[in-house]
Amino acid sequence: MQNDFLEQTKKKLIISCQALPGEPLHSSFIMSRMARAASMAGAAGLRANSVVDIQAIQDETALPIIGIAKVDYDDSEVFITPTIKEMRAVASTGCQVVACDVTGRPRPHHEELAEIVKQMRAEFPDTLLMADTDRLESVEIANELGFDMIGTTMHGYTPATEGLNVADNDFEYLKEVVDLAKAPVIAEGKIDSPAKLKRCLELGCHAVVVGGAITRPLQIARTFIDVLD
Ligand SMILES: CC(=O)N[C@H](C=O)[C@@H](O)[C@H](O)[C@H](O)COP(=O)(O)O
Repeated sequence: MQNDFLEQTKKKLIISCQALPGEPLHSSFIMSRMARAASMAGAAGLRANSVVDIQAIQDETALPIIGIAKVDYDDSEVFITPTIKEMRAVASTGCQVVACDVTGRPRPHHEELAEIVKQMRAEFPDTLLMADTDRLESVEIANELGFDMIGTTMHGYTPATEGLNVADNDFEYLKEVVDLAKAPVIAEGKIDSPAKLKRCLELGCHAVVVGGAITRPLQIARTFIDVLD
């Protein structure tokens, strides 16, 4: 497999099409139609959760995909593609990129991230690996382990970064990530306007992932409802 994900997504928009159990649009069929809309609009890539959603989307569009599998385990707070089992399952779909949590927190069953990366490189040499990081220490881990792309996905979603938003102070944190990262940076998480997308690219990001602001109608509707008395 020739993997030209980075060429295809350079300075472009990647749209995340995700709906978890409990969300109103939780359905692989609906996610595939979201992906169709994203493709028609001109997105360069997609991000999707779970093997079934990825497969449904692959049937619908030819866009390259960042695949993840969100799974909760009792013995760990890590939930984005947390173990080698999910990493293998996602990569087996043939998606171009597999993303996983890189926050320095203990993984389920005491699995070590370094071992997971080593195993993935051996079994899926053509699959790119994206680090979903939360802070600069995590970016350093991603650098050391040789991830192919570094995302800001978990910034604001871990105890260490609670309450933070990647857009704070004109993307002050993102600028530091771009300086520190040894791999292309993907801005992801709460990028909720076209102006923010443009700013992230101006600041040196390789690409931007936008999710909820495009594909989560419940979240979008609430922004309208919230301004009412
Ligand atoms: C923290 C976490 O679980 N983030 C997830 C990662 O895949 C998704 O729920 C987000 O929708 C995605 O990162 C895109 O971000 P936003 O929807 O804010 O544009």
